[in-house]
Amino acid sequence: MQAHLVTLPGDGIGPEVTAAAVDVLKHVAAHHGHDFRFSEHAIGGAAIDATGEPLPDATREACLAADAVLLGAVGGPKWSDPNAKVRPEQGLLALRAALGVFANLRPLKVHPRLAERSPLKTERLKDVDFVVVRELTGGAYFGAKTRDKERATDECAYTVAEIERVLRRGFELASQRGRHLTSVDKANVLETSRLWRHTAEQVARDYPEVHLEHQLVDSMAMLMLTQPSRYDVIVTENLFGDILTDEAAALAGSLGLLPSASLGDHHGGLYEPIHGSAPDIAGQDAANPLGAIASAALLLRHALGLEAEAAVVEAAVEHVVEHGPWTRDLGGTATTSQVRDAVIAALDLDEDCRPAFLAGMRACG
Ligand SMILES: NC(=O)C1=CN([C@@H]2O[C@H](COP(=O)(O)OP(=O)(O)OC[C@H]3O[C@@H](n4cnc5c(N)ncnc54)[C@H](O)[C@@H]3O)[C@@H](O)[C@H]2O)C=CC1
Ligand SMILES: CC(C)CC(=O)C(=O)O
Ligand SMILES: [Mg+2]
Repeated sequence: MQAHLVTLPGDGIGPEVTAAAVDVLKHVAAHHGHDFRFSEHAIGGAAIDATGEPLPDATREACLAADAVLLGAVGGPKWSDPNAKVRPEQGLLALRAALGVFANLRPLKVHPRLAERSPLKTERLKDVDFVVVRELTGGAYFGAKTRDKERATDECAYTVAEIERVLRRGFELASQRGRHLTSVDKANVLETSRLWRHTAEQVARDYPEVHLEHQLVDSMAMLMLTQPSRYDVIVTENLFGDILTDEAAALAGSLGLLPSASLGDHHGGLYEPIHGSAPDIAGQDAANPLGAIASAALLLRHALGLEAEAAVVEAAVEHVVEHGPWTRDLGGTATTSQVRDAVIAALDLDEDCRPAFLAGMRACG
């Protein structure tokens, strides 16, 4: 298969983890007879430094024309002055809007080796296997903003159409998985959440096989840690999904492990680890690349339809989680490059040599 993939390394550890994921994709392409063409473009702080814009036109156009986009992360202290006119994060938000990727899938499974080490002993973490579907192009991140010396506002607005399309993604996923959908809102306080809840009830009529439950976001923040194996598909708005998934990363063992796929109706999608640019460890070859590599696996599956290749990459990631080497965030001493090399070595192992962990994994989108 031929594919044109745009890479957006971004800032901080973004270039380090993206390079590792690209090396894995090149290895997959070479071994499976695919012709992947990569082109790298600037976004975020790096793009501000180079052009003054966080999403230069050339980057937007290249992403729109690509079969899929692989992103590292944007942002950092250099560009975080509260009075700055342009910010790296604006570039990422504008890209998500331009690509129309309204559904951000963030799958989470807890590897037994990491469950053993977890301080969260309240439940059998090894049974945890859920996907958060986060609305990605609406809500407070995209509403009108104002600020003067005394007052600031961020409008949070949702239309029924925006809510419905992301809920449908959630219901469809739930009907392929455990047939349980948790819609998270703050309907006791927010009008947007009341509209969200009403819309969920309407959409649920088309998916009678899926059990719908509603959960308020504040109690959900607690339940996700105390009863995580109850959940199958969780659908929520942009801000709540951003916060809940970083919290969920504590279940998995590190923020550096979690991948994401941002999908819409008209583009192959945007693939990125859920973490940020981690300025505290940038430039040290210390970042965990597994979330970025697992995002590349989601790209193979969702953008290119290469299910077997995606499964091989996911199995290689699981092999490395099982046997090491581990980066510092998991309690190890390995570098980013050593973990990348271990994943590439595991790609070539016989299936029999890989852990059985993935065999029982439910579809993740
Ligand atoms: N998608 C994106 O581009 C995102 C960008 N950001 C930006 O990143 C910058 C830093 O934000 P933070 O709040 O510090 O969040 P962060 O996710 O960058 O880091 C939080 C903590 O997790 C650690 N961490 C994150 N990824 C890791 C990895 N792959 N391996 C090992 N450790 C890892 C970091 O070292 C840090 O201690 C900010 O400018 C923020 O706006 C934050 C989240 C998402
Ligand atoms: C615009 C991003 C920095 C928001 C974020 O934290 C994320 O998408 O995970
Ligand atoms: Mg986030």
